[in-house]
Amino acid sequence: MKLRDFIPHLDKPAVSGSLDTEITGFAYDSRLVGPGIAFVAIRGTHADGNAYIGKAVELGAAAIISEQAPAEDCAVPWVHVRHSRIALAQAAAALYGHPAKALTIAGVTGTNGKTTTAFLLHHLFNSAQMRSGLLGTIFYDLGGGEHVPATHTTPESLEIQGLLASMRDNGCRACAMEVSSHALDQDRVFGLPFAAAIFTNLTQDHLDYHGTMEKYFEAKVRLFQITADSSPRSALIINGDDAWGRKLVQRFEHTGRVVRFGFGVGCEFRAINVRYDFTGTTFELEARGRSFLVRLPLIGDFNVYNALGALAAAQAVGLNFREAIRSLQNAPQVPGRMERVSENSRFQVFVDYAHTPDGLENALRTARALRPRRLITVFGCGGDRDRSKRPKMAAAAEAGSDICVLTSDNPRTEDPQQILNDAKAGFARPQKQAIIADRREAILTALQNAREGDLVLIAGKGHEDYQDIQGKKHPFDDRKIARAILHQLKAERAAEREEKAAEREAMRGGFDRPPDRPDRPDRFNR
Ligand SMILES: CC(=O)N[C@H]1[C@@H](OP(=O)(O)OP(=O)(O)OC[C@H]2O[C@@H](n3ccc(=O)[nH]c3=O)[C@H](O)[C@@H]2O)O[C@H](CO)[C@@H](O)[C@@H]1O[C@H](C)C(=O)N[C@@H](C)C(=O)N[C@H](CCC(=O)O)C(=O)O
Ligand SMILES: Nc1ncnc2c1ncn2[C@@H]1O[C@H](COP(=O)(O)OP(=O)(O)OP(=O)(O)O)[C@@H](O)[C@H]1O
Ligand SMILES: N[C@H](CCC[C@H](N)C(=O)O)C(=O)O
Ligand SMILES: [Mg+2]
Repeated sequence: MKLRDFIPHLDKPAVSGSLDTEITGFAYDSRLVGPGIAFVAIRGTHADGNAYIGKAVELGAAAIISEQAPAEDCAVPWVHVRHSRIALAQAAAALYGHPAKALTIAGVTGTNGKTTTAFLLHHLFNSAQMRSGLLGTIFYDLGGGEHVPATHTTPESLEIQGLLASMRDNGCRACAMEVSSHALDQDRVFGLPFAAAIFTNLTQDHLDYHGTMEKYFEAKVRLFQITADSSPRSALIINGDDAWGRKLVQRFEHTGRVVRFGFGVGCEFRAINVRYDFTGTTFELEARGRSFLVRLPLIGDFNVYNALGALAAAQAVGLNFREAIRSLQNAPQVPGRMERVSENSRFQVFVDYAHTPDGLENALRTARALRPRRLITVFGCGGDRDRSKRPKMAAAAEAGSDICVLTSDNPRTEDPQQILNDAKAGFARPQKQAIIADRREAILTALQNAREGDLVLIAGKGHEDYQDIQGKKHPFDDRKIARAILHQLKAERAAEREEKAAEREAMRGGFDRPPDRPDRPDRFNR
C-alpha cells in the first residue's frame, strides 16, 4: 500500500514528502523498524518515541508519523498528526482492511470480572455456531484452534487489528474482548465498532496509573462512548448494583440502550434465589418479563454477575436467549478463577486470581459460603502496582479468613519485604497472621496445616505460570505447586499409616517400639 492509501483514514494529517512511498507496515517501537515500515512516534510515561526518530530512519523507516512538526532535514515522508496513538489505531485498521467490520465485537470493562465475563461470552458465541475470537488476560483465541499467549489484557491497537484480521481470516464472526482502563486511556481500542459494552464493577485498583477513582471511572466511560457512537443499535450493559455502574447508567440512559443487570429490583436482567455448591451455581433469572432457571458451573455471587452480563450481551447482539441459557451449563472453567485443585483430598483447595480488596472479598465470601470448617487464605500483593490497595487487601483477607498467610505475588522491581510491610499494616491482629515471603513455602505451610473439612484459598496469581521477580519471569504455577504438595502430603500420610500399622504389629509381636515420630508442628490450630 502507498502512503496516500492511509492518509484518508487519519485525522487531518499534514503530510510532507512523497505520498507514493510504499508502506508495508507500522511500528511504534523504533527497535522494530525496518524497510517499508512507518514509525509512529508516541510520547509515553517512561520514554518519548520522538527521541528515536533518527534511529528509526537509520533502520530504514519508510515514513514518520508524529505529533511533532516535521524535522527540517528528515529524509523520509513525515505525517504530522494531532494524536499519535489515535493515528496508530487508524493506520493499523486500514493496514489490515478494517477487520472489525466482519466481526460482532463485545467489550468488557471493569475492575474485576472482565476475564470471566469474556470467557462466558466467547463460549456463548461459539455455542451459537457464531465462531468467536477472544482477547484477554489469559490468552488470545484467534478462532483457528490456536491460543496466543497474552502480552496484555488489551494489547496495543496495532496488535489488536492484526489479531482481529486473523480472527476474520479464520472465519470468526464474533469477538469477546476485555478492555482495560489502561487500554482505554491509551486509545488502544480507538475506532473499534463495539456492538455491546459490558461494565462489571469499579472498585479500587490501578490508582498508581489513574491517580483517582474519578479518572479511573472516566477511562471506563470511554468504552461506552465509543460503543454508543458505533451504531444506533449497540448495547450498553451495566451492573446496576454497582455505585459507579449507576453513575454510568445516568451518563448514558438518554441513549435508550442501557441494560442493567444484577440482583436489584431495577435491573432488566435480575438474578434471584441464588444457590451454589462446590460444583457450580443455580439461580433464577428474571428478564424481559419472563423467568428462567440458570445453571452455571462457576461458583459464587460474583460469577452470577458475570453470567448476567454475558447473557445480556448475548441477547443484545441477537443470540437465541434460551439457547444461551442452556449453553451456560457447560461453560468452561476459567483458568485460575476459583479453580478447584483438590479433587480427592480431605480438605478443599481453590486457586483464584483475586488481587484487589474487592476481588478478595468476593472470593472469600464465596469460599465461606461453601461452609468450610476453617478458611485458610494464602495471598500476596503485586509489585509495581497500586500500593494503596495492599493494606486493604490484608484487611479483607484477615476479615474473611480464619487464618491468613501473607506472602509474595509478583514483586517485579520492588523489594518483596517492603510489599509485605505495606500489606501487613492492614492487619488488625498482625501477631496472629503468618507472613512467609517465599510463596512456595507459604502454600506448603497452609496445606500442611489444613485439616479435614478446611478450605484453602490460594489467591492472587490464578492462571499465571510465572513469578515476576526483578523483571525475570520464573516458572511458578500455584495450581501445579498445590497439586504437587497435596500429592506429597498424601504419600507422607500413607507412609505414616504404614509405619503405625507396623508399630501395632510389632507391639502385638512383642518387638521393641521404634521411637515416636514427632508430629508436624501445628502452626494454626489454636
Ligand atoms: C503503563 C502502560 O500501560 N504502559 C504501556 C505504554 O507504555 P508507555 O507509553 O509508558 O511507553 P514508554 O515505555 O514510555 O515508551 C514510549 C514510546 O517510546 C517507544 N520507544 C521506546 C524505546 C525505544 O527504544 N524506542 C521506542 O520507540 C515505545 O515503543 C513507546 O511507544 O505503551 C506501551 C506500548 O504500547 C505498552 O507496552 C505499555 O504497557 C506496559 C508494558 C504495561 O505493563 N502495561 C500494563 C500496566 C497494562 O497495560 N495493563 C493492562 C491490564 C490492567 C488490568 O486489567 O488490571 C493491560 O491491558 O494489559
Ligand atoms: N464480577 C466480579 N466482581 C467482583 N470480583 C470478581 C468478579 N468476577 C471475578 N471476581 C474476582 O476477581 C478475580 C479476577 O477476576 P477476572 O480475572 O475475571 O477479572 P478481570 O477484570 O479480568 O481482572 P484483570 O483486570 O486483572 O484482568 C477473580 O479471581 C475473582 O476473585
Ligand atoms: N498477580 C498479579 C495480578 C495482576 C493483575 C493485572 N491486572 C495487572 O495489574 O497487571 C499481580 O498483582 O502481580
Ligand atoms: Mg482480565
